[in-house]
Formats: sequence, structure tokens, C-alpha cells
Amino acid sequence: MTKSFVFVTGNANKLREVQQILQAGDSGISCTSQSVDVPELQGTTQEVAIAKVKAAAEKIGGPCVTEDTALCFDALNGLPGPYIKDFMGAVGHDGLNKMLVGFNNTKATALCTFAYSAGPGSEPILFEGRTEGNIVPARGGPGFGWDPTFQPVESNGLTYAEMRAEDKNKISHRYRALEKLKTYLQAQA
Ligand SMILES: O=P(O)(O)OP(=O)(O)OP(=O)(O)OC[C@H]1O[C@@H](n2cnc3c(O)ncnc32)[C@H](O)[C@@H]1O
Ligand SMILES: [Mg+2]
Repeated sequence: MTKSFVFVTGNANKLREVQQILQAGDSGISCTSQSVDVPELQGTTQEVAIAKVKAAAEKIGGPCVTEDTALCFDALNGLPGPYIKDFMGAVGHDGLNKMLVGFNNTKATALCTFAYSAGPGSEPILFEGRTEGNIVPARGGPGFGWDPTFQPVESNGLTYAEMRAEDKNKISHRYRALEKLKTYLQAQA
């Protein structure tokens, strides 16, 4: 039997990758999507994810999944982290590189957090996936978000934006988090 979840996101690129990963994995799990504007609080990636899925479950009045993506710079003790969207908007790829000038450390972790809520009032469950890499001058753009400026350690020198979609989807932060969500949903009756 095919199981389906409602993915609440306003980001078409996230939705595309999630659907590609689910289809490639032959997991019997699919998703539909709803774009609902929910507030995103400040805090740790886990606090942000929990608050977002709770707000989404209240708004749609039923079970749902949300996803938060953070880009954590080693030299900045994890920042911009969950605030990467605002940083990208404010300073772009070039600015992200310049933020690290003087640190001699370009390491970064892409962190994806799926949050599942069984419905309004229920306690969310989190599923995290991480991919290690480095911040590099943008290559392969424009691409999705900060893909041109993130070079995973496992990519043979390619940025996310230079990789084929199916290759990114085999090592990505999103793939790794989604594997955990899939396992959880498959175990549900
Ligand atoms: O509606 P939601 O799901 O919240 O979508 P969003 O675009 O607001 O997403 P986030 O709040 O999680 O912010 C994450 C930022 O990182 C970007 N991003 C997310 N996943 C990415 C990926 O795999 N590669 C590059 N950029 C990514 C995304 O475009 C945002 O600018
Ligand atoms: Mg968002």
C-alpha cells in the first residue's frame, strides 16, 4: 500500500528533490504538498523545526511534514545555520565566501531537519541528515539556493550545483534525513 504524507513547504526546489528521492527509492511512500505560510522562530535548528511543524499542523488541521535546511559554518560555530535564507538573500554567494575571510577554515555542514506532526497538539518527531563540505567561490550556478557555493567532501571536487540531480540526491543532507523519515513512516501501521 502506498503511504503518503503532506509536505508543507513554499520551496519548489525542496519539493522536487523530495519527490525525486522518494521515487528513486521505490519506498512505497509518496507526498503531496501544501504551501502554507508559517512563522519561523529563532533558536536552535531543532527549536525552529518543532515550532514550524506545530504551526503547520495547526494551520492544516491534520498530520504533516515540514523541512528546515541549515548551512552551518564551522568557523562561526554553526552560524548562519537556520538563518541561511536571510544571509543568502542579504549577501549572496560572494558574501558567504567573504564572511569566512580571515578564518582559514571553510568547512560547513548542510543540515536538513524533517519534522513530522501527527496533528494539532501532538509532539513533533525530528529526522536529521548532514552532509559535510566546504564553502567555495560559486560554480555551476544559478542552481538551487546555495548549491553553487557548497562543495561536499564526497563529490570529487564538484559543488552541489555542478552535480547531476541524481548524484546530489544520493549524498545530500535532504536524502539522509528523508531516509530516516521514510523508515519511520514505513514502520507505522
Ligand atoms: O517553505 P520552506 O520549506 O520553509 O522553504 P524555505 O525556502 O523558506 O526554506 P528554509 O526556511 O528551510 O530555508 C533554507 C534556505 O536554504 C536554501 N536551501 C534549502 N535546501 C537547499 C539545498 O539543498 N541546496 C541549496 N540551498 C538550499 C533555501 O532556498 C532557503 O534559502
Ligand atoms: Mg522557510
